[in-house]
Amino acid sequence: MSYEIKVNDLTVWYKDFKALDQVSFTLNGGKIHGLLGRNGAGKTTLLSILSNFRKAKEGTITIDGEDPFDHPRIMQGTSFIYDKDLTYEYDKVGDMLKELADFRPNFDATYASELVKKFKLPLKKKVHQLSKGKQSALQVTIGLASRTPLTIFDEAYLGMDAPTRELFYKELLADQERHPRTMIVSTHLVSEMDYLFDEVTIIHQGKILLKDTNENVISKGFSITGNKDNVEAFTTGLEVLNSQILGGTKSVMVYGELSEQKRRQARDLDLDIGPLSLHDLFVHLTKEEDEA
Ligand SMILES: Nc1ncnc2c1ncn2[C@@H]1O[C@H](COP(=O)(O)OP(=O)(O)OP(=O)(O)O)[C@@H](O)[C@H]1O
Repeated sequence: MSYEIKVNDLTVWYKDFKALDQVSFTLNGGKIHGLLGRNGAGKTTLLSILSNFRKAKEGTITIDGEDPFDHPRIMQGTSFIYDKDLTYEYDKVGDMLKELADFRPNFDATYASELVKKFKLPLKKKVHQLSKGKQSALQVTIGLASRTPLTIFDEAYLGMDAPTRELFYKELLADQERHPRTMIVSTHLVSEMDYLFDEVTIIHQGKILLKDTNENVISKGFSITGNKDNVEAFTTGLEVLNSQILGGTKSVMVYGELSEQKRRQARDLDLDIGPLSLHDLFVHLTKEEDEA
C-alpha cells in the first residue's frame, strides 16, 4: 500500500522569513522520490509538514486524499526518519523495537531482526549509548521494518560509514521491490544515491526548481564540447549551466531537450555530446549568482 501526495501552493513562514514559497507538486504513490536541495533549501521544513510535525497554514496538502494533520490513519501510515536526538533514549535497542511493533500495524519484526543482524546492532545496549552511525542504522531499521505507506528518510544516513550506507541503499531497494510504498529520500549525497530514485524533485531557496522522473531529468542534461565558436553558435538560446574554455576548445553543460535537428547541427559542427550526471545537474542548476 502506498500514499499519493498532493501539495498545492504551500507557503511556510518562520516569522518574516519565507522558507517555502508557493510550493506545488504531486508525488506518485509506490515510487522512491529523491528530494534534493542545498543547505537551507527547505527540505526538512517540507518533510516535517508532510509527516505531520507541523501544520500547513498557507496552501493545502492531501495524503491519500486526506488532510494529514492530526489524521490518525495517515499519521499511523507515515514514518519520518531524520537525524533525531537520541541523547535521552534510555531504552535498550531490543525493547525499543518491540515497543514499536505495537504502534505500527505493518511492522515486520522478522525483517527488523534481519536488519539488526545486517547492521550489527547490539540489542542489549541502550539506544543513547550507540555510536552516531549505529543510531542512524537503528532509525533506518525502524523506517524500513515499519513498512508504512509513506516512508520519509531525511538525510537518514548521517554518521554511517560508506559500507553501512551501501547496505542501507541495498535494503531500501530490495524492500521497496517486495513492498512498494511511497518513499521520500532527501539527500546531499546525490552521486552516491542517484540510482535509487524513480523521480526527482529539486528544491531551491524554498521553491520547486524541477520535478520529473529521474530518467527524464538525466535525459535533458548534456555536455557539449568542441571548437569555441562552434559551441557558442550551437548553444545560443539553450539553457547553459556552466562553461569552461581551454585554449580554442569550449565545454558547456546545457539543460533541455535536444531535437534531432539540433543533434544534426552538432554533428555538422563537429561537437561532442555527452551525458551529465544528476550530481552535475544538481550542482549547476542550484548555483547561486555569486558562485559563478
Ligand atoms: N525554526 C526555525 N526558525 C527560523 N528559521 C528556520 C527554522 N527552521 C528552519 N529555518 C530556516 O528555514 C530555511 C529552510 O530550512 P530547512 O531546515 O528546511 O532546510 P534544509 O533544506 O533541510 O537544509 P539542510 O540541508 O541544511 O538540513 C533555512 O534558511 C533555515 O535557516
